[in-house]
Amino acid sequence: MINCKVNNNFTRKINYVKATIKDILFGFFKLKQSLLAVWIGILAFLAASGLKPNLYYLFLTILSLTFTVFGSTGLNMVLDADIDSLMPRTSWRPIPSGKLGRLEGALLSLSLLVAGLVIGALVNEWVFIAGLLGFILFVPLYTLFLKRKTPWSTLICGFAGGMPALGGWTAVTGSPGIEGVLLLLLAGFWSNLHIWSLATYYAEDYRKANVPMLPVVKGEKTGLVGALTMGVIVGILTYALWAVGLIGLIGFLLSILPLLVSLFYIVRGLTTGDYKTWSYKAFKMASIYMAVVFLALILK
Ligand code: HEM
Ligand SMILES: CC(C)=CCC/C(C)=C/CC/C(C)=C/COP(=O)(O)OP(=O)(O)O
Repeated sequence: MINCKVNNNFTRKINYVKATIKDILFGFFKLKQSLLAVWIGILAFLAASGLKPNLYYLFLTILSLTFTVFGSTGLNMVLDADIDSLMPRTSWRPIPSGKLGRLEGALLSLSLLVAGLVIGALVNEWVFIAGLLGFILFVPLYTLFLKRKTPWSTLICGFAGGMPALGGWTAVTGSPGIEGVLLLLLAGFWSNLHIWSLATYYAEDYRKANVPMLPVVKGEKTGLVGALTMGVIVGILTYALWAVGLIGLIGFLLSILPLLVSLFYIVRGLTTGDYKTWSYKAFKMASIYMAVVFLALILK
């Protein structure tokens, strides 16, 4: 009987620890978002090395990107806990739900960030600069300042999302060049297609938390028009990747397809007035585009 109780307590504790780790990975470090950011950095590295990577530097670059992105994301969570506690989409996250303290979260994230930047500097100065710029755009500029003030916050800070690509590329080449800049621009403009379609879907949430995202301040229709504009720019940049030879014809066709579908969904939203349904579909399709276009870099 006593044995049974001890076993039950043990199982309950193990399950609690498992759930907490899962919440920290998905809710504090935004695993899906962070892994996509690291993924595009890895693919940029592989493409720049012509698929003949120096494994030691690849390993260091992956560590640097992972730690820098996770550390910056964690600091964003620490600073945004008040906003997150007001939105149904985010109130379950570890800090608002009380599973992780702000101080613990801050110390863990800061350690990761510093480790990521130091490892980046071991690769070369550009990996360090890309990581540092990613952090500055994401945490002090976006999270602390612009996110609460202006609907245009994501226009500048979306470029944080391009920094892992720049880091991965320059880890091999030692300087950005036209290709590195194109990858940075692509991810930067894509971030706005991504967030303006998502924020149109979650407009009610953002309204509750008083976050001035574009669809909240200017209305859902403008949110989708903004996403459409960004999507067209992303299309032009995808063509530019093909024109400079970064991707081949097959890669161009494979990646332009999900982008066109995403834009079609946005147009459907605008013409039917059912912004919510179509903006979410557009958001999902835009994520597929992002994963595929970077895969296309190594498909040549
Ligand atoms: C201005 C920049 C960005 C903003 C404001 C933004 C915002 C968001 C938000 C609010 C979510 C929903 C999170 C949730 O599930 O609660 C999200 C999800 C996501 N983000 Fe971003 N993001 C940005 C840039 C990026 C970048 C640069 C990447 C990757 C390269 C990225 C990849 C993702 C992925 C993969 C998801 C999960 C999608 C899903 O659940 O299907 N985001 N983003
Ligand atoms: C090198 C480096 C540090 C790169 C960063 C790459 C990256 C993942 C950028 C995302 C930037 C961003 C503004 C996310 C949204 O936060 P949010 O607070 O609007 O999202 P939320 O509402 O879900 O909390």
